[in-house]
Amino acid sequence: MPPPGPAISAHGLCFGYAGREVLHDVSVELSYGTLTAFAGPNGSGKSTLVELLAGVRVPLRGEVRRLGSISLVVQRPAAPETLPLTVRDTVSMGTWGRRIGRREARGVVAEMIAAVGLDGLESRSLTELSGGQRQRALLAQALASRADIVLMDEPDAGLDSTSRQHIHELLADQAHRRGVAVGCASHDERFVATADRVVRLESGHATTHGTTGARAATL
Ligand SMILES: Nc1ncnc2c1ncn2[C@@H]1O[C@H](COP(=O)(O)OP(=O)(O)OP(=O)(O)O)[C@@H](O)[C@H]1O
Repeated sequence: MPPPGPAISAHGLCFGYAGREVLHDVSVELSYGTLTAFAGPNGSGKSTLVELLAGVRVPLRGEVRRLGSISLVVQRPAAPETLPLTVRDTVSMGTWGRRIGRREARGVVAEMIAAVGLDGLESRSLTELSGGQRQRALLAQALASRADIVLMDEPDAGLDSTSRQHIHELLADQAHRRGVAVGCASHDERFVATADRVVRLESGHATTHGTTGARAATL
C-alpha cells in the first residue's frame, strides 16, 4: 500500500540554467492512484520540472517534499557503451531492491518487458536499441521496481500511435490499479485529455492545474 497523503508536494519552484531563469514559482502536487500529465510547448519547462520533482536537480528557490520511493525515466537515455547490458539485464535490475525470489523476479521481468512491447528483444543489448526502445526498457525497469512514484519525460515520443496508446494505457493502469503516483511529460494532447490531472506549462509558468473530464466522470 502506498503511504497516505500526497506523493509529492512542490511549492514555489524556481530554476535557471546559466543564470537564465526558466521555471518561475511553480507549485504542484502529485497524488497516489493518480496520473498527472505535464503539458506545454517545446521549451516550456516540462523536463526541468520533472527533474526537480525527482530530485536530480535542486531548485534555486522553493521546496519539494517526496513521500515514497521514486523512479525517474529520463528522455533519450544514453546506453552505457562499456557495459553491454541486455534488455533483460536492465529490467532485472529493477527487481534488485525487492524482497522476492528468483522465480518471481523472472516472472515480473517477463511481464514488464511484454507490457512495454519489447518482447522478442530480451537478449538485445541496450546499445542496439532505438532511443524510444531504450526508454521503454528503462520504463519497464522502473515498473519492475514497484516504486511508489514514477516520473517520466515523454516516454511516448517517437512512437507510432498504437504503441503510444499502449504506453498510455499502461501508465493509467499503474496509477489506477496499483495506486502508483504517475507524473508524465507529454506532447500528446490525446494522452493529456485522459490524465486525471494536468499541469500545463507556458514559458516556465504553470498556467493550469486542471482535473480532466475523463477520470472526473468515473470518480
Ligand atoms: N542544460 C540546459 N542548459 C541550458 N538551458 C537549458 C538546458 N536544458 C533546458 N534548457 C532551457 O530551459 C528551458 C526549458 O527546457 P525544458 O527542456 O525543461 O523544456 P521542455 O518543455 O521539456 O521542452 P521539450 O518539449 O522540447 O522537451 C528551455 O528554454 C531550454 O532551452
